[in-house]
Amino acid sequence: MSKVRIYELAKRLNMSSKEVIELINKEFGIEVKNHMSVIEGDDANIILEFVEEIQKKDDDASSMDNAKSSSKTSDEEKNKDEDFDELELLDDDFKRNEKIRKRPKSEKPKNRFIREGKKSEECLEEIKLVQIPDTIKVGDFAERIKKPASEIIKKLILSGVMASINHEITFEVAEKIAEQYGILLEKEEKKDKKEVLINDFEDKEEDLKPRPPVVTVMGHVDHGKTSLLDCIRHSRVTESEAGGITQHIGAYTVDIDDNKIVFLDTPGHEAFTAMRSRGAQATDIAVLVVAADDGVMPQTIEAINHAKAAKVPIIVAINKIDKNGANPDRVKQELTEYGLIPEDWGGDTICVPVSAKTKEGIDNLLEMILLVAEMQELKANPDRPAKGIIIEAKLDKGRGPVATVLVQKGTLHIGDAIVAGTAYGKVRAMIDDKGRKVKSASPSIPVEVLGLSEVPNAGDILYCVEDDKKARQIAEINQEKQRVEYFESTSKVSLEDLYSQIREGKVKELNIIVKADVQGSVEALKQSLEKISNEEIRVRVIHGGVGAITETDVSLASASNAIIIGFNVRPDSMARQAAEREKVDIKTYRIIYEAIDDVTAAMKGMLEPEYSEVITAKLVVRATFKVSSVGTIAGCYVEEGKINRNNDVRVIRNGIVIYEGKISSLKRFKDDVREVAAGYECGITIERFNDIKEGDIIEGYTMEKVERK
Ligand SMILES: Nc1nc2c(ncn2[C@@H]2O[C@H](COP(=O)(O)OP(=O)(O)OP(=O)(O)O)[C@@H](O)[C@H]2O)c(=O)[nH]1
Repeated sequence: MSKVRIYELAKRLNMSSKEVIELINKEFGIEVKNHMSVIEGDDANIILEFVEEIQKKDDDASSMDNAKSSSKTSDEEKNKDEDFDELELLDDDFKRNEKIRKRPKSEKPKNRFIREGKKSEECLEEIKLVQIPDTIKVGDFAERIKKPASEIIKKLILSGVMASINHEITFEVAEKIAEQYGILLEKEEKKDKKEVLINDFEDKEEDLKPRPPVVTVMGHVDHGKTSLLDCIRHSRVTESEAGGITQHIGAYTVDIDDNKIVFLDTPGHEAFTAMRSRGAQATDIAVLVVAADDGVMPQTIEAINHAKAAKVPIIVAINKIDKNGANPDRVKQELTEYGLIPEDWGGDTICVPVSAKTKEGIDNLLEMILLVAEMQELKANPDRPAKGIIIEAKLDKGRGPVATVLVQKGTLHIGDAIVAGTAYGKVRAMIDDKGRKVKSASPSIPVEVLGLSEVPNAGDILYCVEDDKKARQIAEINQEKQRVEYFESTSKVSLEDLYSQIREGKVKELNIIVKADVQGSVEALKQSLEKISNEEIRVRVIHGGVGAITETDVSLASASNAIIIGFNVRPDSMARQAAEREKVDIKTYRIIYEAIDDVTAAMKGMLEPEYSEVITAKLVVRATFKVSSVGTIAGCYVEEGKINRNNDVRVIRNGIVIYEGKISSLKRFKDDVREVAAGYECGITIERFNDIKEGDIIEGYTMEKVERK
């Protein structure tokens, strides 16, 4: 074991014992009594290494004395060997550093408080806590722990790390040095690299200025959305601009006296779902178009639920009031069933009777939009780097990637370095909704932007950053993130892992979309499901409707982190693909209480069924043949997958399941076959089922065991 006496050190350093005692107290925090005191173990090792380092430096400093010192060194070496024969000295720096590096953790020199045997409570008072990042420059580290950099460098050298003031050291290395000062280090919370590059700061209240409202028009098919938008657009465009109005950029601005309103021209639900699933919100106000002669219809309800889920105020435009059968009061009455109580009936929903045909009520509708906008106090800071949202984007043959951007904060200028998702570049040109080239775009103003490296996605956030290099770096980070998200499952809720998500505090509300074959079942499911809320989790049916599960249902589920429960209905292929892509959990049932039981069990982490259905094939019935001995044969075309003789099958008509059972025969021409792949025709008969019709869909499936999380 290493051992050294104070007077021996004094001799080597050519110092007095008193000076040595002071030095080792200051440098290493070791207190010794007098020149006869002995230092042992790791402490001795460290001090000897320190002494050697000082001697080496002294040697280097005086090149004149080189010859002399080398002869002296050999003499001293001899003396040293005699003086320190008990010490395990190593021959050269390399070996010494190796030894330090390899020293097991348990042997590391303890900090001075522990070494001196102070009680832990006393230590706590003296120990300082300093935060540093994963890696830090020596100079910055010295500054943070308020010690001279030269001292840190010396200590680093002693612990085998050759570093200058600008070298980066790891947290672990810094921790060892800090320990010697009785300082505890803590890792600084990591800031997302992207956040650092983007610098999306909160604006000060005094920098905010009013901005125009952004409106989305939604409603049931044929209720007049397009007519209403066209009517507003044409009636508000001046003659000089008339040539430009054919320009379609996905959004446009209308001027009302000194005010502007921006209308999004994308399909209403997309404006909500696609964008909201990316955490972005483009719309401030939803205008719900309801035809006065038709009333509230399934897509009207869907639109209400979308707007409600996005917490966007709704203005109802009761359209087609010029028509004979128009009955605005009936519309109002129906709206109350969905929580929209008209103002004139004591509620707070503004309802405006309009006609897109005669233009009656249009000015009133625009005024109401401005009124609601005013109440919302829509504001943004125009004097900061721009942040916007991609409304739509396409690849134009002549112009390359073209993106319609709705600026949300700041002002976008020609020449700005920008990034949106994985696309980046410089704003080469900007064109407004009237087809005019513009140099800048302020908050709420939609513009077409040219100059991006690729076509971004609708809903991607566009940031203006310092320079092209940063824009590219962020795009690369986004690309990596996209890749990781693709491979890792997202945190979307599913019945299977609901319990663990509740436990981890990730889910406080279970959002459900209910689709069923008849309205009665939708209501029954809705009520029963909402009743099973408990203290930990609230069950909320955010949308219910009749008919097959569609892609729109999946996008709403994805945007609202909901699961979809289908009762006697199935997802169509587009919905299934979307659900797979967006990782939305769809569960289908044929018995109501099974759905309730499953959700109840999932909430308690006791989900019973350990089998999950895997769809193997989708067949379309192209013709039917009645054969008295076997019943009805369905002549089918396999559209997707592969149908196997042993698969279970279900017959679907207009999105509704009408029968589930087994295949009794599967033939190609006259031969019995085991399976038929996509792209081929086949003949199928189903056990105990003859009511098959042309146009029906036959779905093949198997039940596979799933691992519970
Ligand atoms: N009489 C009358 N007809 C209208 C009015 N508004 C729209 N229509 C007619 O209703 C039909 C449907 O109008 P659209 O504007 O295409 O309806 P939409 O909601 O955009 O329909 P989709 O785009 O298919 O969802 C058209 O024939 C219009 O001419 C109105 O105020 N009065």
